[in-house]
Amino acid sequence: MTNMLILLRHGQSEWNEKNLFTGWVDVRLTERGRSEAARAGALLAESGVLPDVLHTSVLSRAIQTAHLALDSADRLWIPVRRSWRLNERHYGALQGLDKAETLQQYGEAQFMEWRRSFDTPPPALDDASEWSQAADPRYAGIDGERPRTECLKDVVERLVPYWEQEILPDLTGGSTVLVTAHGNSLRALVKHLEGISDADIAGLNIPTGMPLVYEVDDRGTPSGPGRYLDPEAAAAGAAAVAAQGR
Ligand SMILES: O=C(O)[C@H](O)COP(=O)(O)O
Repeated sequence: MTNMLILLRHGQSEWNEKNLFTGWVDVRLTERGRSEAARAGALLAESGVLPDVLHTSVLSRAIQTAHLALDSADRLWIPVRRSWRLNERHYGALQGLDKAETLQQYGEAQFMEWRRSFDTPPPALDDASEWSQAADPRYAGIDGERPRTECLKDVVERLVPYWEQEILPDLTGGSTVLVTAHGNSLRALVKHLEGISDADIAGLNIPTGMPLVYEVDDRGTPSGPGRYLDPEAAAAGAAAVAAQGR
């Protein structure tokens, strides 16, 4: 049996607009982000890919995106699961920094190593920083696992168990699953789904607000690469993400 999986990065956030490293900082959508999310839902409705269950991160921008998309698709009523395991990569001490200034200060090689290498995390964020989540009640139950920085490898390691234990059973149970998450948590999931190498994943950028659809078999293997419902807009959006900081 084939099962439908939809991956959706949140719409433009306030810090995407300001060009700041965000990670686990809980910023909201901009007006443009809200319309991207609503359009994503309209695309789902037009294509007849209607979610039966939603999995989101615990960050507001992904939750807002899901709500707006499901509203346009008239599916606000579906069951919802939320997990920190779908959160954006924790960007460590880069959280709150301007991407262009960081590029200028540290140079292209270091900037890209932090943004796109598979296994080099940025320096850890101090718990006393204003951008730390140390006192955030939503992470109270995961203290041993709450990161202070993460590379993409760390994200794969915390996300794949959630994929296997929580998302896959919904899919194989016959539900069309919508996952609303983030640029790097979705890069981690796409890497796992498509078997992309540690080196090649550096070249993959996920645009904001663009539904990416997979047909997945009962073992969780996709029938082919993901398909954007609006490929042209998705390519332009991915190019804009790749160019951030420049
Ligand atoms: O956390 C962030 O800053 C963005 O959501 C993703 O940023 P990146 O494309 O620079 O990794």
